[in-house]
Amino acid sequence: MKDTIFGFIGLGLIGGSIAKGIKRACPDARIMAYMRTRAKLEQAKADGIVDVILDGIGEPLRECDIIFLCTPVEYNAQYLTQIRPFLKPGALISDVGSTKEDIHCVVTSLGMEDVFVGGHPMAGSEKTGYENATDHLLENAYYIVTPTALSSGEDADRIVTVAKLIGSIPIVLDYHEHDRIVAAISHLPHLIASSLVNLVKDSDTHDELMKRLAAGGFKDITRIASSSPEMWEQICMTNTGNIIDMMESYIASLNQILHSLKAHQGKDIYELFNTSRAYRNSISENRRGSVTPEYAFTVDIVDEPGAISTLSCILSARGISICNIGINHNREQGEGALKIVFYDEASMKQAWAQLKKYNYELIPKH
Ligand SMILES: NC(=O)C1=CN([C@@H]2O[C@H](COP(=O)(O)OP(=O)(O)OC[C@H]3O[C@@H](n4cnc5c(N)ncnc54)[C@H](O)[C@@H]3O)[C@@H](O)[C@H]2O)C=CC1
Ligand SMILES: O=C(O)C(=O)Cc1ccc(O)cc1
Repeated sequence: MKDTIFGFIGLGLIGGSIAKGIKRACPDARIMAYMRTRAKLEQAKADGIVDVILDGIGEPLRECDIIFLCTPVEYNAQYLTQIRPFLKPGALISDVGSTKEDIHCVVTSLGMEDVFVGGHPMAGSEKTGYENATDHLLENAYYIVTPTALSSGEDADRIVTVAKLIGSIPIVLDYHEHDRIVAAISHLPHLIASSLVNLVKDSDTHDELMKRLAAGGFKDITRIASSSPEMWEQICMTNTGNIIDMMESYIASLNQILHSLKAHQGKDIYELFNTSRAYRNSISENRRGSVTPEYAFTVDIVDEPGAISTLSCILSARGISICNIGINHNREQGEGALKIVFYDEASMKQAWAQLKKYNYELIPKH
């Protein structure tokens, strides 16, 4: 990959993270990029991530071996026609869009099936923009690869190789299957989170007590309601059929719950929570994904000034880097619960051993 020239159309959260991941693993790789906000491209050049700033779709793209489309999904599909005249022989186009059937249909209708392999990194966040991109955002996350009917094995392997290079776990999937799956695990949850937030907004008291008192559970399941409206409109408009099917099943299950509540059927409600708890507990947290970062534990610290700095001194003195640290505001783990996230498993284990020596009470993350 060190001689590969990469092109990026869109260099936001995901494009920026892939570009940073490539540069981390392969500093000699050359990266060209275009996006709407010139200032951010200049920042990426100053960071040493982008080698060549593109002013638009044109001649310089002819140098690229792999071009990643990393804008909202409908724009990605629109870029295919514009890029086509500037593809050098052997060049490959990929994308990172959250829906795949739409872009695959456009690829087929343009006769570009031999130069396209789709992709979808299954991680990210509600944040947007190059400024939130990191070289490890997609580490340890599944990266779905969707070849076309005419993709060569070598071309699919090129995207698999990039996914591995940035630390992701590639999985090759049929694009129809991909869209059905993500409707259930990503698209419907985003719609539920946003509609729930709006329900609370519309039901709140005049002095916004609901907003003030909203605690851990509400915040946990609604973080993604802060996602980009532009991006999510396009996702929902390109996977409508699958989302409608899932939403209809979901409404039926809500109606079932409503019925149990009205009939005062405690046993049904118990079963609802019991079944969901067993399934949710069986979902591995050991991967970066949509829920929370992976290598973390909670420390029960005394709630007094200096407690956090003492703890971070202990870790930094051993050269252990902290990826993120924060007070657990939902207090589900008691007063002064401090969640610490590490970059890797080794750092987490080292930190655990170190803090145990100092008799801290540690709570593992399940
Ligand atoms: N946000 C997430 O967690 C994930 C997003 N995706 C997919 O990645 C793609 C990009 O999403 P993010 O990086 O999150 O969004 P973002 O908003 O952080 O970045 C989008 C980038 O595209 C550029 N852009 C937007 N419209 C453009 C246009 N018409 N022409 C040129 N550049 C344009 C923006 O300037 C920005 O650089 C989307 O297709 C999304 O479905 C995939 C996995 C996770
Ligand atoms: O923020 C989160 O938890 C996400 O769910 C991020 C995300 C958004 C879109 C995707 O296609 C994949 C992942």
